[in-house]
Amino acid sequence: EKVEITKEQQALMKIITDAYNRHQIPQDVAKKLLQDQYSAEENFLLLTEMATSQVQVLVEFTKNIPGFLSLDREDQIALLKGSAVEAMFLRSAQVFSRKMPSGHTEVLEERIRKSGISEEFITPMFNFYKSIGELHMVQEEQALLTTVTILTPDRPYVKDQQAVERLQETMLDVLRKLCVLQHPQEPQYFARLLGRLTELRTLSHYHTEMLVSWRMNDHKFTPLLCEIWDV
Ligand SMILES: CC(C)c1onc(-c2c(Cl)cccc2Cl)c1COc1ccc2c(ccn2Cc2cccc(C(=O)O)c2)c1
Repeated sequence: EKVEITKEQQALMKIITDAYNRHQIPQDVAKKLLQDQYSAEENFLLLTEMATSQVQVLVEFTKNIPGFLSLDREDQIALLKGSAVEAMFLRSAQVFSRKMPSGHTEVLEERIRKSGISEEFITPMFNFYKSIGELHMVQEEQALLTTVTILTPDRPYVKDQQAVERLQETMLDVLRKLCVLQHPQEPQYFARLLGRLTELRTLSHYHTEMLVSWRMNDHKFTPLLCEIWDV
């Protein structure tokens, strides 16, 4: 049957996409990528600064998701803590696949590869970046996919899962229609997008191990990262 995005869904998509595009890492942080040294120590510090800035960007973005601030306050925190790593993997994947000014991408890749992350995590991480790049998502799809990830009902400590599920379903419906309209030749495109969310969960488990090994090598994180990642 003919797929049609309603007026309300159009408005919802605009709010989320504008919020997604409005919040970016401050240029001075992104610019630092090109300066400074390349030691594992220096790379770790730079990436820590970027992760901290990215969490602040994420919190601001989340506040713009219609309905999010009406959720139980503790559930809002549980959703943010539970989705931060996945949202940041998505964001960094999207930055790798298009946004960065040329030259930044290689530098960023270099710094991630040389920041004390073991090879067993680097490989799946860059495979993920490649698989996201191959999807050629439009910005509305990127913003909605991040929103769907944040609104995952079964995160630890979420009390009112139904309320989160209702919000997520609203977003999934818009994303499904958008995929059909944006990729008419690829009826499976929406399913492929959701398959990436499963890959994100695996990366999130790897990330927990990355944090443990950084801790064991006495790497310090910022207070905000300690709070959101319980390290
Ligand atoms: C604490 C730190 C060492 C860390 O722990 N895990 C990860 C970590 C890693 Cl190593 C990979 C993926 C996710 C996380 Cl949390 C990181 C580094 O985190 C980031 C965070 C953001 C990243 C990157 C890489 C790119 N971006 C996004 C980006 C860069 C430049 C501009 C913009 C923008 O929005 O304008 C966004 C790394």
